[in-house]
Amino acid sequence: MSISDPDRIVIFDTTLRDGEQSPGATLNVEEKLAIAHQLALLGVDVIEAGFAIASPGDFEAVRTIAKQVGVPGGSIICSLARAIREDIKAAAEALQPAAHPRIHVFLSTSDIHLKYQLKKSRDQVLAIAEEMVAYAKSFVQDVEFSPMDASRTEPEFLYQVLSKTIAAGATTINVPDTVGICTPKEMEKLIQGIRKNVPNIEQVILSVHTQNDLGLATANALAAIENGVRQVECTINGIGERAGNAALEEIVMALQVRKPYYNPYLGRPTESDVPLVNIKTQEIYKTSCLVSQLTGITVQPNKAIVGANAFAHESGVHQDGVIKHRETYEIMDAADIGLPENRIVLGKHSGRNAFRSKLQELGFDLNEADFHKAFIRFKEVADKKKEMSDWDIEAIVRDETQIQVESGFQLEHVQVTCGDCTCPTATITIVTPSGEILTDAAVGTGPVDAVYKAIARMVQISSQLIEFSVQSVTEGIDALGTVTVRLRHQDRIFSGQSSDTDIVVASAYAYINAVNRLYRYLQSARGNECLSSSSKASFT
Ligand SMILES: CC(=O)SCCNC(=O)CCNC(=O)[C@H](O)C(C)(C)COP(=O)(O)OP(=O)(O)OC[C@H]1O[C@@H](n2cnc3c(N)ncnc32)[C@H](O)[C@@H]1OP(=O)(O)O
Ligand SMILES: CC(C)C(=O)C(=O)O
Ligand SMILES: [Mg+2]
Repeated sequence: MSISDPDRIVIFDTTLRDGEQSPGATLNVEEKLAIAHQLALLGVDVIEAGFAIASPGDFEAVRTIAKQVGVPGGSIICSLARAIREDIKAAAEALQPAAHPRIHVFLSTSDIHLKYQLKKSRDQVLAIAEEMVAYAKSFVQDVEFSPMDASRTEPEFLYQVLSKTIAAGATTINVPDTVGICTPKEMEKLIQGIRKNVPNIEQVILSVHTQNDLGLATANALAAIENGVRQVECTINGIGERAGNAALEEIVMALQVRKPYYNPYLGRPTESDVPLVNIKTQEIYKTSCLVSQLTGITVQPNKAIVGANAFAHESGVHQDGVIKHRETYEIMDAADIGLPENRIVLGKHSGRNAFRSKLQELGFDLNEADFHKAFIRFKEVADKKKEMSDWDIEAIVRDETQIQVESGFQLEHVQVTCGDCTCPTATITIVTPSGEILTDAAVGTGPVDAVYKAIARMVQISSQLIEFSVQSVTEGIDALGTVTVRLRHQDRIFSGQSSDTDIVVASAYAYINAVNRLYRYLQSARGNECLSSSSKASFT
């Protein structure tokens, strides 16, 4: 498809120009070149590589991209220029190596800009616009003109400027909603007004450039398409001046997902299969990551299409639906934007079906009783943790399905006080094998030591703590910690393990597990009577 084909939408990417105007996003020549190569792979029609007059670095970036990315048959390479001869000359020079160069001349047309910024009359602006478009045309065939702040420009004056700049040689007329003030209905009116009142408008490609100050940039770009616009200006991840620009990925995926809806606006039958854009959507995610990494502007998790949560499902009802049939809650396939797969995020809102499916994926084959125990525990832990990783799940399953001592001590409550100006104290309640409820408190060198002293005093089984270790099995501050305890009794070793987000609690359970193994051994070795008379607590 050629760019002059009115049957499709031209994607003009301005990540390297308007996108770079995001505070703090400055890119060097190598970084811009890397992004430009990726944009070419993505298949954008026009790469606005920079603003050549802005700095020697930007001049160099435009020139390098023109040379290395602007190959015959490849993307058009564009530079921005004010309606000033020096700007246009610099743009032309920088673009000189490009096979398909475009100069993008802009000049404000709204009264507020004319009065306060340019300090020029409408007649002066009209004359400058015409003259500078003609000047740009003396360097390149492909000239784009933007009446800056078009959406706040008096319509009759806007029509006049556009008519004159087309006559002067502009090949694309871009209508900027520079301050992002338009609503989609107003955008519709603006475009319809231009198409009706600019007599030569059909000679050029009509374009929009929508800023996102009210969060309406994508909606406005799509409204413009519905009204005959055939080029949209956008950026990867929606970055750009102030609140940014329309996001390329949102426009492209809206056109793809809602193709039957948009087809008639491009004069095609609803069911037409011909692509509406030239974009290889499978490159979207990779491009988004590269831009985020090089500009340092992170993508918000709930960002449409490329946010970390865009293909993640957290709640049980949704997870159940997606597991049964993906399209119950997904309007596009993660693979379409280059993501390997969607994500089922296990958390407090997950249900049994999602949990079972995760266990199968992790290779666990639990019987119903173990599954039930593991699920109950999963919910308890999920209440404390934001997200449950595979490691969390594995730790829970190991913990809940380990061979439990049937008769033994049960831990009821663990409470500790500690800090830099208090003596670490633990208050513990346990239930003994005979059903007696005991509570005791102890102080120790730290909270775990205090917990172990209190438990040892109540269980009254002599043993020596020979190993205590804590391992963070998952990542992050809310990670699950697994505590392993080994106790020596005479010449035998008894171990216990437990995992929890609270390592003091995990320590208490791990200790009780080890004690119960020892208790069961003593029970079978000596019989119950012998056990109760001979055991005496000793804790090291
Ligand atoms: C909506 C947009 O995104 S527009 C693009 C904005 N992008 C940028 O500005 C990024 C790069 N900019 C720059 O590096 C600098 O601003 C430069 C090199 C372009 C100009 O720098 P300076 O010459 O120091 O001018 P400065 O930025 O202070 O002021 C802008 C001048 O350009 C004039 N101007 C603004 N837009 C235009 C235009 N489209 N055509 C002609 N003149 C313009 C202003 O009236 C002002 O002129 P004045 O100095 O006579 O008052
Ligand atoms: C240069 C123009 C197109 C621009 O970025 C704007 O008006 O927002
Ligand atoms: Mg802009």
